[in-house]
Amino acid sequence: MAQFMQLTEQTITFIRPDDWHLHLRDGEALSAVLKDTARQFARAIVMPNLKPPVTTVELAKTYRDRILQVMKQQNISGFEPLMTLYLTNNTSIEEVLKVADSGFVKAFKLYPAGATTNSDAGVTDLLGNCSAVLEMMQEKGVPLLVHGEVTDITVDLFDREAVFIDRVMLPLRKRFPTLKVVFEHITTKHGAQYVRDAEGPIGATITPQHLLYNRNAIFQGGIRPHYYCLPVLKREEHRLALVEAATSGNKRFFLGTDSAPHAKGAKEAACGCAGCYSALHALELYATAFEKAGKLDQLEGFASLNGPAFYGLPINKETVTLKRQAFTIPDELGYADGQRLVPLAAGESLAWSFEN
Ligand SMILES: NC(=O)N[C@@H](CC(=O)O)C(=O)O
Ligand SMILES: [Zn+2]
Ligand SMILES: [Zn+2]
Repeated sequence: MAQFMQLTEQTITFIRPDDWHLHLRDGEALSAVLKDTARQFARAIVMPNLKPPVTTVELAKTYRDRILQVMKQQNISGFEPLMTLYLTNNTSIEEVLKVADSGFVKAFKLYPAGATTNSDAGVTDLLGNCSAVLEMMQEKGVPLLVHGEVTDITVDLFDREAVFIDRVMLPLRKRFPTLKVVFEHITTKHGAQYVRDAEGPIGATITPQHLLYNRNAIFQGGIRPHYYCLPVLKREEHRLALVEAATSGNKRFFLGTDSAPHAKGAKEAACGCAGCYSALHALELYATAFEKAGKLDQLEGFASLNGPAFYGLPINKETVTLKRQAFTIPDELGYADGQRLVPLAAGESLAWSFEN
């Protein structure tokens, strides 16, 4: 499976990875976080849940230009943002054709209305409102990226992914069997099993927090908002199923950090925002999870090969190296408007350090 990977006691060298699920935000926040992702990853699928959301190729182009502008200002090179459009009840077939022609917009993102951060403009009834658009996406080979949780408030928060499979994923994929679908940030054994066993073109991203932690992490000695993201961390049996999936060598599973920065004050609040910031140390976190599972040899496939294969893109040419050297995660980082940003697992020490 590995194409290049070189593993020694002290180093891991492998093809430069890509992040297939990332929130870069905009404005000063974008300026604060972009360098972290660009340091480790060659490309990233940039999520469109800005305010207002990125719903057209034209808006994606101007957002991409702002990202490229920050790269220029900060002397960042060797990073390519891959854009996505936010699917709404009003997305037109023409927009799908524009995406297919654009070259730089790679997918549509489905946010069930109200499911997560900035998802108010999301879809209320996928097959009822978007069938013609989905038909054209299937025909043109444009992938649908899915935040897979139902928003029905009568469904327990911890069950919303499993229920989404039955209520949305199965009917969607039955109706559009050759539509490329990515089940984003899976968090349960149900999600992992579904993606492993389903027919047709499907993949899934897995975040570092869902590989490293179970839901106890949110309540360890008190409430810990920096471990709160959506879909929320689940029981240990689910974490184990995700580790098994990510390290199995199955090409359907690939790296997507879902790094989702929110200012410290917006997380440490009476109604705190969902999202973990992992762009700073994503590879160190993933290496820790893979090493704990005794599967470091599977890291390259998950991080660097399976995603490009799914998206039909070339694998990267350069390599990256992690060194066995303790890395203490900073307590805080700078963020927008003089605010602070608390990274995932702040203050903890990891065994691996990113080199270049
Ligand atoms: N994952 C999160 O908890 N938050 C993401 C949105 C998302 O990916 O659902 C965000 O944009 O903050
Ligand atoms: Zn999401
Ligand atoms: Zn996300």
